[in-house]
Amino acid sequence: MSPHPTAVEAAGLHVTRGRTSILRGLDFTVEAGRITGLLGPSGSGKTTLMRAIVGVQRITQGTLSVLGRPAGSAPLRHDVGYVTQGASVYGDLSVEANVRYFGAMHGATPADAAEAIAAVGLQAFAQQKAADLSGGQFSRVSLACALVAHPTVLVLDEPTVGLDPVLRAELWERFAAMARAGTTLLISSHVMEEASHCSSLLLLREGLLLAQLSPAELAERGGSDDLERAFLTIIKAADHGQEESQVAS
Ligand SMILES: Nc1ncnc2c1ncn2[C@@H]1O[C@H](COP(=O)(O)OP(=O)(O)OP(=O)(O)O)[C@@H](O)[C@H]1O
Repeated sequence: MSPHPTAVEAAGLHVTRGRTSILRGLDFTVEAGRITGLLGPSGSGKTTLMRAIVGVQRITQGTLSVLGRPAGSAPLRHDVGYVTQGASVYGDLSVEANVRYFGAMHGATPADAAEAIAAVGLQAFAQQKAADLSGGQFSRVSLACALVAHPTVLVLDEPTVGLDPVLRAELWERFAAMARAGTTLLISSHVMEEASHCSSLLLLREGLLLAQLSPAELAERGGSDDLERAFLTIIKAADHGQEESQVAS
């Protein structure tokens, strides 16, 4: 059993960027050793929430803890991995050199680097300069750089964007295997069919948590097995509710 049944816990979490309130009082928990999906329309605050969890976004109010410590605290540095949309990979270095470089910061061995490269299916490209890879291959280098550190909590911002369906399926299999081995994964996605791979879903809308539920509960609440349709139904119902409360006030 995992020593941390709850990997991430937010209570009354507010984040303001500039003068804008981006996250407006979130309460949720992320279970350890599971895949949690972070879903919401563009601009709803998914990236901001992920940044707060990995500790690069200041919290305005409330609490946010990761593995029982305040998000961003020093002891978490080796425990939390983050793969951003803008890959932080050196284009002039080979795939292997990139992954070894990131690995070295976390005490990983060359064998760990080889394993991470294999995990993202880039063995054949290990000696190739990252700049010479295709877009999908390049983004997988970034993922390998996160995997090589064997993080306890792995936060992935749309990791499957630009990947073909075969690779996408392979990556989800890999994520599921990691979760079975105890890693906690928090994954944002725009592709609703991917939500079915998650144990739990956080639905964000305009900086508020609309719901935390399982894919089966999403289908039930949204009245459709098509998760995209179910999600849209819930979003529309929330919009409608907001309009009604504005009329009432
Ligand atoms: N540095 C910033 N200063 C002020 N507002 C910002 C800043 N960065 C982002 N925002 C705003 O915060 C809101 C949430 O942005 P965020 O990137 O978290 O959304 P998202 O759900 O990840 O969107 P997407 O799916 O398009 O990536 C948006 O309205 C965005 O314009």
